[in-house]
Amino acid sequence: MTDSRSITFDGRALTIEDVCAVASRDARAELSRDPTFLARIRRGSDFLERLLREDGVVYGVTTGYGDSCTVVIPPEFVAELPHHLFAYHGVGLGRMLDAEETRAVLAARLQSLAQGVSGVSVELLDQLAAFIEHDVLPRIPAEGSVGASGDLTPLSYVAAALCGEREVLFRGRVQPAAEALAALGRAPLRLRPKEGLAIMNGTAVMTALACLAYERAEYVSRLASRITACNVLASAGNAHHFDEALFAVKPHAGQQRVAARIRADLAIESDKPAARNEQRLQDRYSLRCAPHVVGVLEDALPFFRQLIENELNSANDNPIIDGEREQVLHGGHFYGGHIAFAMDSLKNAVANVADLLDRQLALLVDTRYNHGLPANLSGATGPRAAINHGLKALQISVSAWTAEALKQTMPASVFSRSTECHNQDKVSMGTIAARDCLRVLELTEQVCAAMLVAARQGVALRCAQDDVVPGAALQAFQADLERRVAFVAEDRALDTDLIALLTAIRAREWTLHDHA
Ligand SMILES: N[C@@H](Cc1ccc(O)cc1)C(=O)O
Repeated sequence: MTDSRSITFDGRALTIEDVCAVASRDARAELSRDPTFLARIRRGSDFLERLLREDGVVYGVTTGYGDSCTVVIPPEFVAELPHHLFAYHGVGLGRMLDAEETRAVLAARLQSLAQGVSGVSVELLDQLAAFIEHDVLPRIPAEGSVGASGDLTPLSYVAAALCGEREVLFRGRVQPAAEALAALGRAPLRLRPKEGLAIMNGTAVMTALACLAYERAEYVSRLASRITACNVLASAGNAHHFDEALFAVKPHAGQQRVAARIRADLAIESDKPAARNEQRLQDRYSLRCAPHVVGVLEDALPFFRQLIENELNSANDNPIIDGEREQVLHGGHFYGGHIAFAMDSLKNAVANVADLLDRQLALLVDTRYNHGLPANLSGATGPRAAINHGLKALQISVSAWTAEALKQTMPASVFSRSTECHNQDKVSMGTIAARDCLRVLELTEQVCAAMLVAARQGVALRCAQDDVVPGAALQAFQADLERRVAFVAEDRALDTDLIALLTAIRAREWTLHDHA
């Protein structure tokens, strides 16, 4: 833990940043001990128990699951049923979620159950909270959820681990969940009648991944604005494409914000008329329309935040157990359509930013478009220039990463298909969309890392060549980049630099613009 921030799970709304802080262990998670909160949780599970004693029919409690809801479960088997739910859903494949993702999943599930309408016991919430507190991380395979009976299959690994089954990552070692629980002196959970469904029949995996994706996308948006400013400077572009008066007449707030960031970086003062570059009236679109491309992402983010946080702060399982009004409400709140849409759209907006940057780099390395900089931004001079190829391969790699990012933008949600004997005849595919989105972000961050190498090189070359003095923000940024990456005077492998920059991007090491 890097600070002592603590996030309380008491049914009140959490933010994306709260989930991300728990995921990165920058904050600890605490289950509220407030008596009103605990009483509310107990009312739900007490009501459910009373209902069972009085012989009520509750889906998934006294019936089989899904399409099998017409199967009546004899009372002597009711207690075993939830364990069957996670047992037969142990069919996940693909990569394992990483530690950060897994913590985010646990937090998202705890937050949903803490709404107090899932009919679970305080003991279950305690066990989940203990997993977060002690960093007991169920091994969760990423694939196998259609995202509309919730994330049944991946969440079965959470349910199983809480009960001391399957595997967890604990204290740096993959081990049986039972061993980790024993080490902590905690008993495995014995699920009560509705608790299997409560853990598994919800959207926690896609919502968790969406929170992580959102935070990364927000940073990419700021970084892309900064990189654009560097490229305008390096290619002696026309800084007045970002003029305040120009953007005042197109009132997309996010687009205006991006233009303002680029303007600030280029130290353009609105009251001063264009002083530079009248010889070239208009730059190519990848520079001139950068606010219009990054602005789409910037303008869409608040909407995505709303969708993601509403899902995060929702009861998203089935059935809903209203202990106050003593009602069982059968519905479909496990349907992750909002997250699916947010992630399908976010990956599109982010991939467009990768594409924009790829085009900027294509201009910057090309002597036909870079206004006097050396070919491939090579720093070699004299006869040795002949054998030096500078950033040629880096630019090719950016093309490859961009193409791969763009390829991932096919919406997942449109691939809904009827499954589970047509009970689930329309599904969200939100988890696939969220995984795609994370992959697009990974590739776009790689593009950004490469762009930083190019910016560092391009700005240095321009400043040396034309006696340009960057404004304060870019000067400081350039100085920082120069400390991280040596000038490419002779050809060399750049992979180590790229990895270091990628790590810095993921850690959001640069405070960019109006970012807190
Ligand atoms: N999500 C389904 C329940 C379900 C659970 C497990 C399954 O294997 C299938 C369906 C419902 O509430 O209707």
